[in-house]
Amino acid sequence: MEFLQFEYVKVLVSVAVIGFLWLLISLYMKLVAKPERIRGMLRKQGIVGPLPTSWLLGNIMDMKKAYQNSQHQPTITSHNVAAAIFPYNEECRKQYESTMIIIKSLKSRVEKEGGIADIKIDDYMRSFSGDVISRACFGSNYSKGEEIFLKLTALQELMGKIAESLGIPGMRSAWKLQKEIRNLILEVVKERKQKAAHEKDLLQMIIEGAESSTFNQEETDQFIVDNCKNIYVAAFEALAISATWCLMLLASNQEWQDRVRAEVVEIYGDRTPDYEMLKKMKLLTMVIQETLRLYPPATELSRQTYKDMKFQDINIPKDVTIRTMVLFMHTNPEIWGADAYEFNPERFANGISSSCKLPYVYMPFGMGPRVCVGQHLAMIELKILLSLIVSNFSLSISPKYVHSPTRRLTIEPKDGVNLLVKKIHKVTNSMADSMAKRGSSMDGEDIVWIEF
Ligand code: HEM
Repeated sequence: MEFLQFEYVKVLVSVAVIGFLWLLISLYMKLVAKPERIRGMLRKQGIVGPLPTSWLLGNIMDMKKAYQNSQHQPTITSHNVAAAIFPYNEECRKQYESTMIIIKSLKSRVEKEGGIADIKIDDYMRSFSGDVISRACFGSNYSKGEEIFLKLTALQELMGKIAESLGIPGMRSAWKLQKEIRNLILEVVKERKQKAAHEKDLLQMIIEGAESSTFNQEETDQFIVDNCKNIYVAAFEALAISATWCLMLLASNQEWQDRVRAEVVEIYGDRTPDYEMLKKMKLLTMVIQETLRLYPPATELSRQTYKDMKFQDINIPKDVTIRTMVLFMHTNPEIWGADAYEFNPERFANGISSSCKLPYVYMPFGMGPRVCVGQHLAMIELKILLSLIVSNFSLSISPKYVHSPTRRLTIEPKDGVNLLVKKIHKVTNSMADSMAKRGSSMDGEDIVWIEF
């Protein structure tokens, strides 16, 4: 009997130990291993997210704290309910917005340097534009997209150097880079084809375009690689350079900087920008249009005749390249008036059609069947980026800046654009209004700032 009892207890203890171990393993699998596996999968696709602050509770306590803080608003200042109810998610959402990454990184740099920093802004603009187009082009695979864009930037720089020195020395590295870029692009394509083709990004459209053609495998690969590279030049470089020139012009024209800032404060208030708000940005649109007039990234557009052609009275034989000199047309005083070389966004106050004698010569995005397919995306990107920058910082030209536009793939500042970037303080809409009316340069403390 005693023996049976002992055996009974032994079985019970064994079951309890096994049960306890099973519980521990299940908890470990559920709370640690599985979330880590999921995080790993997402991380591989470039989705990093906030780091968990507790191994057991993840970010739950942070979420709770953010929620409690958001509940202590003394008065109704806004109807942004989503942000009040899900403050933590709102924070995360903002982190993922390419623009906010740039704003935060500029802010921390400015703070680190005591409130004003001398910053070469080109790389910030490239990083923004690369991030946006990587997402648009490569969808969930955008981290690989960024790798491709970085290699393409290196290739572009190398080709520039080779062209300058007319030499062979860099050719081997250029060839190696070309090969690496091709392999990276084709690797992404292979991964995409293995998965269900549910993505609706630019890469998917290019793949579908290639597959619906009569190309053989080699031609299909070449078509995809060439188009991805084309998007790099068209979307990545052109956008970054346009943003850089816009900021340079705003920094050297304080009056326009003030006016644009006042417009942003009036339209955004304390809300997150949306499409409707962006459409109302009249002054900012005029500034962008004027920047693209003076510094069109594509300074010339070329077409090649593929057969003998007649253009009005002129016979043009096959294989002739016709170059349309955009920059000359954009700055011809006979077309634009005596202030053709000056920065005067006011000329676009009544739209492009009233901006000059021959408005159809204004073609920063090209014209006709090959017009830029990304022009609306580009305008939206520029508006979001510039509006958030001018509403967070005051900009002026750094003594380091040397004005030396140069021709590479686009029209670029030879040694980049250095700006003095200063954090600005919060003021109300009415103060912004009066400052805009005053049209004065804003210095020191009396500057507009809206917090996003
Ligand atoms: C401010 C920024 C931009 C400027 C100034 C610009 C300008 C241009 C110009 C001048 C062309 C050539 C048109 C022609 O040959 O007639 C072009 C083509 C193109 N752009 Fe843009 N672009 C910009 C941004 C973008 C963006 C963000 C995208 C993203 C999708 C994009 C995609 C393209 C593509 C795919 C083409 C080739 C179209 C074709 O050959 O049919 N561009 N762009």
